Order: sequence, then C-alpha cells, then structure tokens
Amino acid sequence: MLPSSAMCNCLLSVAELYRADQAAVQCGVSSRELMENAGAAVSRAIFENWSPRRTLVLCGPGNNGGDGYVIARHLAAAGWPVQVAALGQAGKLPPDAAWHAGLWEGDVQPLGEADPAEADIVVDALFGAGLSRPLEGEVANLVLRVNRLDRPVVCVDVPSGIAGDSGQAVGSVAVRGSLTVTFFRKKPAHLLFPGRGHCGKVRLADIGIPEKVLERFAPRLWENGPELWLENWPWRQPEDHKYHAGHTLLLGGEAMTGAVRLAARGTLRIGSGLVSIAAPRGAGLVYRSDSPSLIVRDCDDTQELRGLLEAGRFTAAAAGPGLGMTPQSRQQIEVLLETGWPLVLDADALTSFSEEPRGLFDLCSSRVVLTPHDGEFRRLFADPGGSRVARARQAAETSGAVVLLKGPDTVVAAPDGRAVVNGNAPAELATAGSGDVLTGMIAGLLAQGMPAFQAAAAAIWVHAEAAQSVGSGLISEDIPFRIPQVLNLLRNRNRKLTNSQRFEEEC
Ligand SMILES: NC(=O)C1=CN([C@@H]2O[C@H](COP(=O)(O)OP(=O)(O)OC[C@H]3O[C@@H](n4cnc5c(N)ncnc54)[C@H](O)[C@@H]3O)[C@@H](O)[C@H]2O)[C@@H](O)CC1
Ligand SMILES: [K+]
Repeated sequence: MLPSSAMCNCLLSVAELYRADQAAVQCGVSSRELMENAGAAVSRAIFENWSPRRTLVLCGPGNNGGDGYVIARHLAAAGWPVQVAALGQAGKLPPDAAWHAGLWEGDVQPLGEADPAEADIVVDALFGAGLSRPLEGEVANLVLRVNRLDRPVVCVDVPSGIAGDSGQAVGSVAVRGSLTVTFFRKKPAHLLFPGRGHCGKVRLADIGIPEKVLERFAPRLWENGPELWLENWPWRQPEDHKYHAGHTLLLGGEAMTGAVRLAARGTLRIGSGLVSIAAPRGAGLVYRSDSPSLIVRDCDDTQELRGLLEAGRFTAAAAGPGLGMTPQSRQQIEVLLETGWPLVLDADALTSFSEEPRGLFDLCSSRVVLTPHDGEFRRLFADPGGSRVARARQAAETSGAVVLLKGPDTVVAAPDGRAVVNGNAPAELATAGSGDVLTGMIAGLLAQGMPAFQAAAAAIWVHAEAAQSVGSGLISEDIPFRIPQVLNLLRNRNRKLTNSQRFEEEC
C-alpha cells in the first residue's frame, strides 16, 4: 500500500479531471468560478515571470479558450497591452467560456489575422483537455509561426496539440511552451515526453477544487517522489548489525567487469549490509581488486551458483550488467529466479530471453524487477503501443514482475496496475554505466526488505537526485558517491515528517 500523502502526487487522466471538475461543482464550487480561478492562476504565473509587455492571447473554441479570456482580462486590468485572437465564433462557445468572453472588453481578432511577431509573449489557450484531432489549417500555421519566433509562450493546462493522457503529439504540430500552468493535479503529458518537452516549466495551480473529490477516485498513477516510499525507507536503527541490512548477491561476467563493479557501488551506498559478487574465476582478480567492502565468490557454473545460494543467506540478487549472453548465463538467471527471492534483471539478463520471453515470465513474480531500456523492452515484450505508462503497465501484467521502463521519463509499473512516472532525471544521466548503478541500487533496497515497486521507484528517484547534484561532467562513478548526500537530506525530511505526524497524533 502507498501512504495517504501519496494523493498529493497522483496524476489524473483527462477523463478523471473532467470528473473532478464535476465533483467540485457538486460540492458547491461553480464551473464559472473554476474558470475564473484557472485564468487568474495563469495570470499570476505570468506576473511572477515577466514584466508588462505586448501579449497575444490565442483563444480556442472550448473552455481552454474561456481561460484565455479570463487571462486577457486580468493582464489588461494590470495595465498590460493585450491582443486577443480567437478560433471560431463567439456565439458557439460553451456557456462558461461565453460568460468570460462576454467580460472581455477589448477587441477580438479572427485567429487567421493574428500576428505573433507583434507580440512579446504568447498565451496558448487554444486547446486543453478537449483536443480531439490534429491541429490543421490556420491553427496549425499559426502554431508553426509561434514556435519559429522563439518568444516566451505560456500554455494553459497543456500545450495545444499534445494529448493530455499520453504526452504524444496528436498530429505533426504542437505548441512549444516556456511555461505551462495546469490545474488541481498534473496530467501524464506533463511528465511524459514528448509532451514534457513542449511544456517548458510546469506549474500546478489550486483552482478551488476541494481535495475531498479525490476520495471518489482510486488513483493508480503518480509522479514519483519521496511521499510514495519514504515511510518505508529501511533506515538503520541503533541496535542493527550488518545482517539486519540484507545481503545482496550480484552476478558478475567475465569480460565486462566494470558494469557489476558500478552496480556494487550503488548497492553498498544504498545501504545493503553486505554485498557479494559471484564471478567466473578468470575475472576474480579484477573484482577482488575493486572495493575492499565487497565479498567476491568464485562461480563458474550453475552448480557452483546453487552451492553459493544454499550457503549464502542472501536476501536479494541482481543479474544482467556485463553478464554476457551464453547458455550458461541464462541458466544461472533461471537458477536465481527459481529461488523466489527479490531480484533485479537488467541488460543481458533480459536480452538472453528475447527469443523466448515466456521462459522468463513463467518464472517471474511481483518480487522481481525488470529494468529494460526501450530497445530491450521491444525485444522482450510484444509492444502494445500507446503511452509509456500503458506499455509499462501491459508489460508488468504480462510478465507478473515490476517493470521499470528506462528513459528520461522512466516509468515503473507493478503487475497490479500501479505506476509512477519519474520526473527528476537530468540529461547527464545519459552516460555509460548509469543503468548499472541503478540496478545495484534497486537490488540493495530489495535486500533491505523494501517491496519491489517501492524499491524501484525509490532507487530511480535517488539515482536521479544524486546525478543532479553533480550536473555537467557527470560520470557513472559519481552517482554512488552522491547517494549519502541525498539520503541524509531524505533522513532529515523523514524526521520532520515523523515529528509532525507525532504532533498531529498527540493533538
Ligand atoms: N470546469 C471545467 O471543466 C474547467 C475547465 N477548464 C479548462 O477547460 C479545458 C477543457 O475544456 P474543453 O473540454 O472545452 O476542451 P478544449 O477547450 O480543449 O477544446 C474543446 C473544443 O475544441 C474542439 N477541438 C478539439 N480539437 C480540435 C482541433 N484539433 N481543431 C479544432 N477544434 C478542435 C472540440 O470540438 C471542442 O469544441 C481545460 O483544459 C481547462 O483549460 C478550466 O477552466 C478549469 C475548469
Ligand atoms: K493550451
């Protein structure tokens, strides 16, 4: 189960947002008022980011356009020079949008006559949740001109042309924004690429929808963050010894030894009490001359692996980075899977099964985490298409394992349908070995008893945060070094959380 604080992070689909709006109306907040609040929130974001300047507000034929008229009114009231250009006839606007259009006292140009070159900032209130087909004709031409001009563009709710649920462009044209202001809860498009790239900065605004409307939903999708897993973090307790903090086994290969050595650093730094590498004798010296904190065990075949597993008191394992793809290595993975332990499979461990994925899925359980990047994902799963969330969910259901689909917008999905999208990864993580470190981190959390879905979500967040603290010039070895810094910040945050919870309970 995820803690109740996780409600703050939930992502709502477009359909769920419409339902939230309706529920708010049933709670006594009028839809006109919601629109007023939405437009006012966007105006505040504009005031905070820019000084008065010539503004072109592009209004669409629906309620997104209605927000645009509210924004135009607020900017003009503050003395900004504002031009409104609208698509379609005012008489055909839906009722709330028509009401707010009626309060706009300035001119309204037909969209085809708008000249974005004469504006210093553009507000995109063309389409939001109701986008139902590709942008075409004069709208598409105008959006292309706006994108080419490279002016600041503020998008209302979602950049026009981007589907709120998938983050995909509905056609070939979509607004490229500098800032997107959205309402109540983010939608998947604010985190999933390419939508995320079109949003610019994303700002979430309270528009008066009562939090209690969320009681009507059972959210299954969240933006990843400590609220989802910090309560279950396996902090060391004063009386603990190393065996309380788990023993992780990493399967090492013969040739590409760097991968598991990187993974091992991640495993150690994330807190696994002991970390052992089982590796072929031929590479033993390389592994033994790495970190003195590691235990290295000789292991040339499945029989030796079985012997190790019986004697080792391991609490989790990981395999794949640098493993190679021989019949032997595949058998070793099967031996690991047969233990039923918490397990992470990455890289070669996944590709070993690409000819016959069923052989892998039949041995998986929800204690197993599969961490494919897009290529490995395509080799393993008959790609169902759709958004990255839909694809990861489908893969988790098919395999019965937790699936972490790597990318700039990594998605973690559990077989029961829960999913998170990660939003804090810096571009610098696109570097050799960063995935190996991640594999080791997930395994280290599994070894300490964290449930697989939370372990995968926590590891990807800490991994990205550690990388962010380095920034440009990052190499994968840096990530484990930065983990303590991130963990100490999390620990302080957890103490504050626990103290305030205790205070609330005492009151
Ligand atoms: N009570 C509410 O529902 C609230 C809605 N708000 C705003 O309302 C938006 C949703 O409003 P709507 O449902 O009216 O949806 P939109 O304003 O996104 O647009 C719907 C209209 O656009 C047309 N359309 C869709 N795609 C088109 C295309 N490619 N070319 C031409 N026309 C196209 C549709 O036929 C429909 O007439 C949200 O994104 C948000 O900005 C906010 O005001 C907050 C409150
Ligand atoms: K928009």
